[in-house]
Amino acid sequence: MLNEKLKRYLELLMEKNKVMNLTAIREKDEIIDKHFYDSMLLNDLLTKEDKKIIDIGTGAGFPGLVLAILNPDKEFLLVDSVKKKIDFINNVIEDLELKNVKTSTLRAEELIEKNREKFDVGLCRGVAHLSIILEYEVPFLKVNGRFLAQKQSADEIEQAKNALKVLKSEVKAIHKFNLPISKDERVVIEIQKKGITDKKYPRKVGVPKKKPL
Ligand SMILES: C[S@@+](CC[C@H](N)C(=O)[O-])C[C@H]1O[C@@H](n2cnc3c(N)ncnc32)[C@H](O)[C@@H]1O
Repeated sequence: MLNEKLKRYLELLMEKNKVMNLTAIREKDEIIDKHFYDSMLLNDLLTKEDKKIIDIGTGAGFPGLVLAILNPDKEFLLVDSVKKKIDFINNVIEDLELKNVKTSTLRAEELIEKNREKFDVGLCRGVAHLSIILEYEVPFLKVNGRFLAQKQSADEIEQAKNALKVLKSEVKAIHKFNLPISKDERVVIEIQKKGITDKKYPRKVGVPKKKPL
């Protein structure tokens, strides 16, 4: 079930999607299942101690904006290099009068400069292979902070072993879910940062994607 604020966000998303490609999914129940419920799966994995959360490549706000609406006591930074998407998110923030959300149009590799080791939790859905997004996310996390990576399966872990090692991080748990409507399988890979990240990561804009660790 969506609360009133989430329903309003859905309405604004469907309205904007008529004039701008925010999501390829157009049918209302499918948007609820694959965007809203999929984001809400993460809510049980957040703890009282998690105060600062970053979502890199948030697009139209998934999962970060959904979780920000559900957790007004936590601070969220929603990041996407496409300005039009962040403009939409800023409109939702204003419409819903959200006080706990900030946004940025910088790429993760640029934003890191003033935000190193500052966040308790990192989020990233649908952006790239695990080995790439680890390099985007881990430098932002405090030591012992967690990256909750949403994936369709845990298969990418094998190829991300070197990235995990270089970024001093470990897979702590693999959480399996089924979406409530479609029953599609989803996996959240819970990764914990174990030591301070070498300042050379993330590498310059575009390098993590071109040459994954
Ligand atoms: C396929 S969309 C996924 C959006 C959303 N997380 C979702 O699951 O619906 C990926 C987004 O990541 C953004 N992105 C990719 N690499 C990025 C980077 N290095 N820094 C910031 N944003 C990035 C893109 O602009 C794009 O909007």
